[in-house]
Amino acid sequence: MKRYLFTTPSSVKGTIKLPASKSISNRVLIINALGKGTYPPENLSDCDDTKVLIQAIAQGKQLINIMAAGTAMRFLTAYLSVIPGERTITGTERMQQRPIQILVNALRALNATIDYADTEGFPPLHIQGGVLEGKELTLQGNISSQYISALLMIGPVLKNGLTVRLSGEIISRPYINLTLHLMNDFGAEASWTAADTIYVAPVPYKSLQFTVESDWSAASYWYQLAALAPEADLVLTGLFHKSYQGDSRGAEIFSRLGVQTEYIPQGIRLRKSGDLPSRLDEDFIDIPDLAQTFVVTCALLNIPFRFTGLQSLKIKETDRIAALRTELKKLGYLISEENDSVLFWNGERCKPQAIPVIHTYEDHRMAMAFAPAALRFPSIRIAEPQVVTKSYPTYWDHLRQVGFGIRIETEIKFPKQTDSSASLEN
Ligand SMILES: O=C(O)C1=C[C@@H](OP(=O)(O)O)[C@@H](O)[C@H](O)C1
Ligand SMILES: C=C(OP(=O)(O)O)C(=O)O
Repeated sequence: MKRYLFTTPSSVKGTIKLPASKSISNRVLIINALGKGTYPPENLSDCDDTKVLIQAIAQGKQLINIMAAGTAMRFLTAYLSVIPGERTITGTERMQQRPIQILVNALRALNATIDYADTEGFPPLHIQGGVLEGKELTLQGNISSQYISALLMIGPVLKNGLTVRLSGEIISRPYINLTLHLMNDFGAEASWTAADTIYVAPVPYKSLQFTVESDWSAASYWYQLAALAPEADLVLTGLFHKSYQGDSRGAEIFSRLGVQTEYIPQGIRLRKSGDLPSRLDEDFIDIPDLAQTFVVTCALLNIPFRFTGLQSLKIKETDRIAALRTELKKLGYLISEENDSVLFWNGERCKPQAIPVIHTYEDHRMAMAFAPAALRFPSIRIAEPQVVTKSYPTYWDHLRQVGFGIRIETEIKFPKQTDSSASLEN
């Protein structure tokens, strides 16, 4: 097992060229492919989840391995249903445990031919693509918005357009709105017609020169570093105030945790204000990808919290609710869970481990949300740090850039907590 340990700077300063938004990259790729766009999108993310989608679309192979990319899996399932040809799409072991039945049922209701290759309700899928006509559909909005975005994006190529009615609570709504914004930018006509209903007209996509903005979810780890470091002055490039990305709301929440955002021509500048609240209560139903950032930040700042709207966390890269509780316990924080959808902490502590090894569970956000903890826990190790390539391949390089030293440690056989061989990487 590979793991990283760190030396940390007393002040986090520098200009960081964030990765491009993976959510925007993956939508623009699908829209462009459906619209037979003449301009290649610019500044696409170079993360794994975007690379696999680029390959899948460009290579048109019969067997597609989408690895761990949830959006790519869901978006391609809808896309391949309207592209002639027979294909099988699979992914990592975890991907084969992430549900897809709601999307498959909706596509089948549009007459798509999709079969489960292994377990009913889960990838891998056999898809026979063809011409679909489109009609009115009802599907659950409370499991993953990615099913809805996937369907919406094929709406413009369906002969009769598409009406999607959502039942139950609508989770991750900003991601649905991101899809609609981008579709409309590319010439489609798609909008909410009621609080629970979206209509997509059978109006084709147009080609558009498009540059992908930076990733607000990735920005959250820099806010976290600013919040935890004694001093900070960071410029994050390529972010805008009026972003389509729902995770831009992180800026406002961090302003309550003592990190202020200034919008400047090249992006944003983060500085510390020093004021901290006595507790933080927040609903994450719209911003699930920021949950790990705020859970770790609040615990380490000793700010009790109650975070609701976390019901989608169990079916992401790992069960993030369980992973957060297990790993924060190693640092001495006892986080509680309620109804699979709430995490709260009233300050309960236990003895921290002397050498906490944080497991990342093939989840990039576990690695990125726990690495800043090195500022408060110098002995912390992050296991399998390469997981960050899912969304932010240069994360570790960027930490080095602001003064973190990173050593690689390779665990030897039958280790005790202290048995390790360390080599200096930087
Ligand atoms: O559409 C998207 O780009 C995403 C939607 C969200 O998923 P859910 O809708 O499953 O919550 C989010 O967690 C994921 O990282 C990206
Ligand atoms: C949940 C995520 O990704 P996906 O669902 O696309 O695998 C994420 O990036 O946090």
